[in-house]
Amino acid sequence: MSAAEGPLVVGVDTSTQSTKALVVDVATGRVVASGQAPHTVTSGAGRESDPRQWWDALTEALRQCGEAAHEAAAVSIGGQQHGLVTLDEHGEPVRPALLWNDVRSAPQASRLVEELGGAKAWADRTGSLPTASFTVTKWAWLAEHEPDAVRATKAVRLPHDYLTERLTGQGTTDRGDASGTGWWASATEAYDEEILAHVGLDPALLPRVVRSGEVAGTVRDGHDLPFSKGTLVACGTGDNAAAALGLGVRPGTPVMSLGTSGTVYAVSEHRPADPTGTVAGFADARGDWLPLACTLNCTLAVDRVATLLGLDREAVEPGRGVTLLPFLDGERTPNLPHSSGLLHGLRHDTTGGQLLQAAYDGAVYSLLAALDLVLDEDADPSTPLLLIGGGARGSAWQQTVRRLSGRPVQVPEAKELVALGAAAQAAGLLTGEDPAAVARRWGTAEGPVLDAVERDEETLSRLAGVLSDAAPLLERAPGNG
Ligand SMILES: Nc1ncnc2c1ncn2[C@@H]1O[C@H](COP(=O)(O)OP(=O)(O)O)[C@@H](O)[C@H]1O
Ligand SMILES: O=C(CO)[C@@H](O)[C@H](O)COP(=O)(O)O
Repeated sequence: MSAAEGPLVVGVDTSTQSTKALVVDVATGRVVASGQAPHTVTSGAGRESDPRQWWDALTEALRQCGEAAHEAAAVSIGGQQHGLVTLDEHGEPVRPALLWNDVRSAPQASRLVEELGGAKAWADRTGSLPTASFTVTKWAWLAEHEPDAVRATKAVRLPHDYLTERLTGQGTTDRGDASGTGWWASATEAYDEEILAHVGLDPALLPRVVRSGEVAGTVRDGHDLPFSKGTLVACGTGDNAAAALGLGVRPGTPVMSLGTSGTVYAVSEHRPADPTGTVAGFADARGDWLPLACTLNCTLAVDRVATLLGLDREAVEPGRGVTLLPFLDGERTPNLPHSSGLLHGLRHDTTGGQLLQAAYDGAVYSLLAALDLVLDEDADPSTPLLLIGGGARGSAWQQTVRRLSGRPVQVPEAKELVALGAAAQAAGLLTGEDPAAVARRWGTAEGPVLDAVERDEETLSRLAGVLSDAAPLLERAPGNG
């Protein structure tokens, strides 16, 4: 491997299933070294992870990067959004983090919407209608179910904040990830003291929101990571905002990410405020906005269906008539937190491959239903949809998105767009460039374009029909007559 041309930076993606680290050459965008280590997430009623595992995974991922990580001049961390990390006076977790896909706080979400002025008021104020994914609903759930944990909490952080703070010793966050809490007002770009007071959270427990381009801190002494003391640390951001940076997208280009979560989003200069709650009005990591729709059931749900059928994930077969809504974890888009998977249209001649294809269709449908809503009205429909995340590597995912969207689909060759976005943010600290411009200079979005095919309207309307007809079933938990 040839020597780097420019300084090196480290970009990290601490996502739901694993932490990935890249060492990147600032001059060329070449990935000089990489590492990855898994996390565990609880199953059953909730979805929780021990934040200390994220730190251990970061240590391991950086160890795999070898010598190159030692040379990094700056580092930045992107991470799964929304997770509630509660720390005691020593900075130790009071309890495991409640993750974005934990739906136990659905009753608190509905209650908060009602108590604070209704859907439109929330959208106008915070840009979003809080669902069970939002941090504010998790805090309200904790206050109700574990008041001792709330009393012991001396700092509240998001997943990427937790790791950044362990690097720098300072409690910081950024506008992108703050916008997914439900207690950050997008209208004023500040913490919303009324919402915080309503849920009994002291603003002093929250991190400082660092501006884009500002240094969050420097690496402190006394840990086992391969960074030198004084290495610059950027503010980091939520994983979707980081991927938007990593692709260098401009308004009008839609992105679909297929990972543990499915997301569809675009950068916009207009502050979103969707009172239906389909689109979350997130901020991006620069100074624009990131209207986004997110599903809870994506690659893991489809892989689970493949496993149940005893099929490889690519063993799909075309077929009409069978519909599978893969809501194995409940769902967020549409907002059906208590729902479960639903199968309709099964016949004697339905094959396993057709059932598997139906699972892909069901997972992609909800994301595509939100596609036009995240794009500005004047967006050009012939602009390719950028397909990223682990699922984007799979042919069945690519072909399903292509058929159900009717759009050209571009699959960037770069694999870890979240970590690359974090690396671009770290690079921006060194060069003074806009991180999105850094990513464009690196050519991170480049990759083959699959031409548009005719949109499969029949499948789309069948899915819409089943979703609507099955509404009463999907609104309640299985077995809860
Ligand atoms: N070649 C592939 N084809 C289809 N799916 C894949 C492939 N490789 C990985 N995946 C899926 O990608 C998922 C991980 O994606 P990733 O974006 O890394 O997730 P996250 O960031 O949520 O942890 C896994 O659940 C796996 O099902
Ligand atoms: O909740 C959201 C977005 O609002 C999710 O997209 C999380 O940010 C988790 O991301 P992955 O682990 O699937 O990348």
